[in-house]
Amino acid sequence: MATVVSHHLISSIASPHSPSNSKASLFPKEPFNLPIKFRQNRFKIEATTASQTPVLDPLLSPSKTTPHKKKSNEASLILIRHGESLWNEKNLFTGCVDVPLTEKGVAEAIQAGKRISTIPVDLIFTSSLIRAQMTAMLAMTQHRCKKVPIILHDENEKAQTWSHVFSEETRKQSIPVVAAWQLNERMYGELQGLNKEETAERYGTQQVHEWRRSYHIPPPKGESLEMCAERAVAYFEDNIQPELALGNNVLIAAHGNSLRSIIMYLDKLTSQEVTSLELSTGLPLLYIFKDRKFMRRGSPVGPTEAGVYAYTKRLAQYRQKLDESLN
Ligand SMILES: O=C(O)[C@@H](CO)OP(=O)(O)O
Repeated sequence: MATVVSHHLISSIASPHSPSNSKASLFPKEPFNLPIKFRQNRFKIEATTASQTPVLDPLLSPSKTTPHKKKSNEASLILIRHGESLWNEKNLFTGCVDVPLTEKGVAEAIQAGKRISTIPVDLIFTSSLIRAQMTAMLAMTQHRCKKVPIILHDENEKAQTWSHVFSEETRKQSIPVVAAWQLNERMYGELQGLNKEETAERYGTQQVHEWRRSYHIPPPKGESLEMCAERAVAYFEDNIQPELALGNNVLIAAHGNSLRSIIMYLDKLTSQEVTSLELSTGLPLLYIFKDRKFMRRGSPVGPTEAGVYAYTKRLAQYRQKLDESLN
């Protein structure tokens, strides 16, 4: 019988522990030392949006990217649902409405950051919504690596050019943050902005539960979890998993339902099992990606927790390096 994963289970597992060539020179060089796959993806985006002629940015050319060799056969993946938002507080369906964090949400994000402060992060993915971005940024203020998370702006050529970083040293002290709409919360359709309790009174608890937690049933004019998974999991497979395969440690700050769909994929949950998966705001969850498999490691309790570092030698070594850098 398959395991039913709920937030409680997760917690209990966790708690013990070219443009044309003439334009090419205007084009920014990579703002960071991005991992190969991501560079290639950016290259693809540039090639199709700016012009039909490929951009041959020297830093993106194959000869520059291929020498990147695999750093490790394992990588950490941290998932964080954003902290409490102003509409979580008011118990309103939020979906794709772009609402910021409450004060409590800010505190939750900082607390999440403390819990992951000695787990390596090389690359951050967030949704395009402010609550997820705030969460990632606030969490990273607590990280002992002290690197600066910087949002990459790929939306147009000017945005890339104007956000270029000119110091190699500064780049090394930065962590690229990729904001992707595909990681956004499921679109809640005509429920967005409605009170959850009042909606249950009006349409019945069972109906509202199905809209909220079933896999196949969409809320009126909104996305079902299945529809949300189609874009979120596809994005994960195409853009995030290849980074993990290269040994890059990734943090994803996203949403209750976009993360439920990703967890469903990582933990191979059935459409029935995912109905009982609940994620708390500001809860970090750690996975280790090794030998092309995801191993759930629960939620790191804090930087002083011994257990989490026992999961892998690599995590223990990373923490030791941080400790040594303090001495
Ligand atoms: O309102 C929303 O966007 C989501 C997350 O807060 O609600 P639910 O709890 O139904 O997944």
